[in-house]
Amino acid sequence: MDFSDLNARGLVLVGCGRMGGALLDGWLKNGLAARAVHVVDPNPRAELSDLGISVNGKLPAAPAVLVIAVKPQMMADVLPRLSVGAGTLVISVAAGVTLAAYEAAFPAAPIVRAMPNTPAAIGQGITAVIGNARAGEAEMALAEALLSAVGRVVRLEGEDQMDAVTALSGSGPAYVFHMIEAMAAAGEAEGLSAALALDLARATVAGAGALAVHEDADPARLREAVTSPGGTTAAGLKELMDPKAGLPPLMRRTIAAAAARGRELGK
Ligand SMILES: NC(=O)C1=CN([C@@H]2O[C@H](COP(=O)(O)OP(=O)(O)OC[C@H]3O[C@@H](n4cnc5c(N)ncnc54)[C@H](OP(=O)(O)O)[C@@H]3O)[C@@H](O)[C@H]2O)C=CC1
Ligand SMILES: O=C(O)[C@@H]1CCC=N1
Repeated sequence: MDFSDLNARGLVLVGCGRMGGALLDGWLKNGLAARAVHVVDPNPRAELSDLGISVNGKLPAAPAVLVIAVKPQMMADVLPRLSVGAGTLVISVAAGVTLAAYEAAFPAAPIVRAMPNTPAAIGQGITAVIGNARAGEAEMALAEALLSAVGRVVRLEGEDQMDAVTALSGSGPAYVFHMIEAMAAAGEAEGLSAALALDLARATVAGAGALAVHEDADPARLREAVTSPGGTTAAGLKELMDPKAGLPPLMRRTIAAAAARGRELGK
């Protein structure tokens, strides 16, 4: 992406923790100038100032972009302290908090709600975006270009999809990391050392994920290609795919609980 307008007018990042920090790392790697970045965070990473980023300093009156990456619970404290006009694109990555809440704080501004995920830290995130009425094609394109620096971007049809997206792809990396933990623990229970079990589980999830993207095939077909009739995989999948006690109902409950929490955070 061409960062020249951002480098001239500035980007303000409020909240530079795990998600804000991952996004910032991606943007800096892709051409955002450190001198154009203004971070607001009570406990900023030490290296931000060393890079030449302004930390908790005076903010530009009309930055090109204001990115909000604080926890939803902090929003009531944070939003009243910020002020931008029609010329600044506001992008928030917070779960749950609605466009209407940002519109109350920034009535003139174009606003985009975005839901990234932490693989953004290595350029492999996926981010869903939805804009308010003031976010026209130019602002949506700017948000998409910025977020494309850290992975793929999909545009949603309506804000009502955002809690489900958050529950699936925003929180999803944690489910996959837990699957690695659970596979490793099960391998250990079958007699493998902890180190070997973790190595095998991690490489298997990474390889299967890469194959799923590379082949772009129906994942059911990839599963079937592993499953020899009467073999070991079929025996394992009989447990995992059990419609009552297996992964499908468990994943249904998992994503429903996360989406319900998103809806609560938005109230
Ligand atoms: N982590 C994830 O995988 C994802 C997170 N998100 C969203 O990103 C947002 C941030 O989450 P995450 O990065 O995980 O959380 P973190 O706690 O890692 O980051 C939030 C940062 O905001 C700082 N902060 C606290 N109060 C203020 C304030 N008043 N002004 C400025 N900064 C402040 C925190 O500092 P301190 O730690 O000192 O309180 C922290 O550095 C959330 O809204 C979450 O919903 C979205 C997608 C994925
Ligand atoms: O757990 C959370 O609330 C945030 C949103 C998606 C991922 N982390």
